[in-house]
Amino acid sequence: MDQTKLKELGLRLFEINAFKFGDFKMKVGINSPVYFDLRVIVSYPDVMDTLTDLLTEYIKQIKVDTGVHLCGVPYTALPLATLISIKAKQPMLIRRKEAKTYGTKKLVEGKFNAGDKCLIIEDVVTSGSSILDTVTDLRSEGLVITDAIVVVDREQGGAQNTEEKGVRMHSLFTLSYLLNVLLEAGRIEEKTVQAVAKYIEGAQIKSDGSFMKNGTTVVNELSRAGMTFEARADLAKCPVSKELLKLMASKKSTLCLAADLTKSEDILNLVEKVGPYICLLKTHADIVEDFSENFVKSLQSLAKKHNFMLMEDRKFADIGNTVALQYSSGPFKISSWADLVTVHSLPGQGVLKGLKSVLTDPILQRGVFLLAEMSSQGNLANAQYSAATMKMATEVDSDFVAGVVCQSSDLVTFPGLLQLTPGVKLEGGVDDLGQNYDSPEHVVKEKGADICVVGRGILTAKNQEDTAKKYQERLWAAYCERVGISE
Ligand SMILES: O=c1ccn([C@@H]2O[C@H](COP(=O)(O)O)[C@@H](O)[C@H]2O)c(=O)[nH]1
Repeated sequence: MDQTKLKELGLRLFEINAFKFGDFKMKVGINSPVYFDLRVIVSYPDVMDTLTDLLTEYIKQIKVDTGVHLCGVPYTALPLATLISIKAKQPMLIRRKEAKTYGTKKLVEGKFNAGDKCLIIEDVVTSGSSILDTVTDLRSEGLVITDAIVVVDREQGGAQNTEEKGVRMHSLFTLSYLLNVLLEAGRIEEKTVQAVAKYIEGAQIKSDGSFMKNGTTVVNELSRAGMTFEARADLAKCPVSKELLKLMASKKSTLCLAADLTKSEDILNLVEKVGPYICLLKTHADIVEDFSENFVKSLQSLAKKHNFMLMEDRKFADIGNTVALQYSSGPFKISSWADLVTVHSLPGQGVLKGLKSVLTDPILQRGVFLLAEMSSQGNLANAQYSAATMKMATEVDSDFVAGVVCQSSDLVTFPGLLQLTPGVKLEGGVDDLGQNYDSPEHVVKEKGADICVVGRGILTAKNQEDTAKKYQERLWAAYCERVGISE
């Protein structure tokens, strides 16, 4: 087996988010720090090609008796079995998930005779129950099953469970092998490997879904809200979120100032005062009456002096071509100075592609925050819209998405993504135009915010500097309490 090719494929699977770290609810009811989603590979013909090449070679190499037929476990392994069948010139069978209720009422499609041997193909194995479901149906038709080829064995008991039912499992990758590949390539840290290993050791599962060891309690140490910013920086895929997470940890600040003032001088004076307490300065360039290149330069030098990042809250929401122009051109030339921008997910993936298309200078590292929810009363972002936004944030262009603007603690599960939450005021409440506010503690501990946006809570304060300091301290204390560290 070509180990270089195997390792390259492992890295590519990580790159396309076919496997990821975070907090994922599993079929057996527990939360896992690692998740494989091989359904995405159908969108990457290069991955499909390499994977089926390697699987075909692996089948030859392990000298398993392949029998007459191949059968993929529905659904993810179906295209894999199809491609292997073509490469290996071995006929295929399809097992239906549900028997047809009309016509032939068949469970297994394809030509076969009772007594024929069939090799099972599966994508990811946890307990092995999906393989065994397929085996039961094939055996009920008289087919003989002794072996299964799988892409990834999560090492949670699948091999033992299938062996007990007379099926030997052969895996191209084990979870440990993949973790090692990522570690060697510097994509993850040793502590991530340890957190996953600890989980796997505790979460050994029988084929009926129960734990092998009685009284098992499984702890997921890679749950976003319980992790420190330093640990999360190791997992971030977007370079800007990596930097921002480190900045927040070193500066002990999760405060974003919404500088919603209309004169550049007022903004600069305010930022000079509150700069030491913020990790991010959020602007609305189109409300600044005297916006100029000099204003941008002054903002940039303040950002350098006080160590914070700049985010233009432009909320891009148009087709790719238009947002590309809005980002790079016009009076604001946002892409030349804003480390981050906000983007509505409404137009679909094209909005990210359009923004990314203007970033020709590799030195300028840029990122976006996607809006999944809003803080205003009666906003139209429902659960389906928010879930689709999260899919957009994590599936493609994940090197460009630094975080998500939202109000709920359960949306952002990937620890490398930041949750930015507006609607924060010391005293909570609602404004005359329907803006909802919660206290700093509530927003961090109940709503799961990493970065909290405060505008008028500071802008209208008598002493803006002291107030910004108060927000920074209360937000930081709430974060420390959330992750269980001392301030
Ligand atoms: O859902 C959202 C998204 C963005 N914002 C922006 O945050 C600030 C909040 O200002 P306050 O004065 O603290 O209300 C403002 O710039 C909004 O454009 C938001 O409020 N809600």
